[in-house]
Amino acid sequence: MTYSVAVAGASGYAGGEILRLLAGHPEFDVRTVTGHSTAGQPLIASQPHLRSLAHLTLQPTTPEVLDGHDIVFFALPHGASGELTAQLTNVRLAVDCGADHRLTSAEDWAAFYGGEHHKAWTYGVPELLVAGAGKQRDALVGTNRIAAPGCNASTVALSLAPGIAAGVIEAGDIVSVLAVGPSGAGKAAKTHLLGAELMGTANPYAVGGTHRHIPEIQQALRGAGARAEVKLSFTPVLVPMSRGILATSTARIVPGVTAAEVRAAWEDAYADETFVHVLPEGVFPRTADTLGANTCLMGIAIDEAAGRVVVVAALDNLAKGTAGAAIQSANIALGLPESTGLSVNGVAP
Ligand SMILES: NC(=O)C1=CN([C@@H]2O[C@H](COP(=O)(O)OP(=O)(O)OC[C@H]3O[C@@H](n4cnc5c(N)ncnc54)[C@H](OP(=O)(O)O)[C@@H]3O)[C@@H](O)[C@H]2O)C=CC1
Ligand SMILES: CC(=O)N[C@@H](CCC(=O)OP(=O)(O)O)C(=O)O
Repeated sequence: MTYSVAVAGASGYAGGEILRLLAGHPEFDVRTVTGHSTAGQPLIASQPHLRSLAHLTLQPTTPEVLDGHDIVFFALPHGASGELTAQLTNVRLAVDCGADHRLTSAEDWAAFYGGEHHKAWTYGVPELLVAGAGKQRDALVGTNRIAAPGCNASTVALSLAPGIAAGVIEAGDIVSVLAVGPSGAGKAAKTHLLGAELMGTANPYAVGGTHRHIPEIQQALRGAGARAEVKLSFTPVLVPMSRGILATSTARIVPGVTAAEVRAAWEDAYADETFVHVLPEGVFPRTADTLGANTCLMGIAIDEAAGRVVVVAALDNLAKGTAGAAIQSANIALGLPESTGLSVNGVAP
């Protein structure tokens, strides 16, 4: 069966990556693309790398344009999709790459985003462990509304869920520091992201517990079975690479748990996964190895002296971090093979 697809926000980075991946998807046929300030222009003016879609023109992002497609992917700024998706009456599957439908807590939404809180949709991280319910992919089967994850949030949640679920690390003392590429901030780049200020330097931002992905990670780790309040110190650092996230997360190991038990928690959690891999002992990932791929690579070390596990995870924020997660989750929702249209291979060098 072929599904008709619309991509809203197709002129942006996330929308462009959805389109790039969908070009290799045999069951999803992109019929409509929309923009905001670029509506009326050829898609290729915004996405010159997408030559196979040169025939498409950006339509305005309205319910009338989007309704009636089997699947709509939303890649709009926060706050734009909540209202719009509520007006759709005839869309079998909506996948939101923005944050509008990620958080179950209205208090968290008010504290970190503000504006109207919308109902949470099924979270689009299939490999995430869920206490008493296997993995998040089980919840995705048959759903018609998917909230794709924040890219930093899914990297950190995938990094820590195995230890939380197995009860081998403490939820109350987690520290995550991330090197992130500026494409995560979108095409509407802020002045501090411009080349002259980004090249040759590392820029910390949202320091001190203010980043919007903190409640999303806490929600995911509670779902994985955290036995205590999830306390997370989270610090992202912009570095001069266009794509990629390298997240280093550490957590205190529960007293009495052995190094072998800690490592086994991660290896068992992801042993059967196609897109999340635990690397051999002593090997740690590089962002470069995940570029363009729907792959999250993870290296685990036990810091015996500090009594902590160290998890280093890499993924491409636009691929596995957003567009790949959205498509993988859509495949599951529709009963297609999970990896349809997605590759584990990156682009190198
Ligand atoms: N970049 C990333 O790595 C990730 C992004 N996301 C999320 O995906 C969404 C899109 O992000 P990204 O692609 O990076 O952002 P971009 O700034 O690159 O693209 C934004 C898109 O939304 C359109 N747009 C802008 N304002 C409005 C509006 N008021 N109403 C409707 N459409 C509008 C833009 O259209 P036009 O260009 O025509 O003005 C453009 O198509 C965001 O919610 C983001 O948080 C999630 C995970 C990772
Ligand atoms: C470099 C940069 O700014 N990155 C973004 C990642 C955004 C993302 O993952 O998406 P959502 O905004 O949809 O949550 C950030 O840290 O907020």
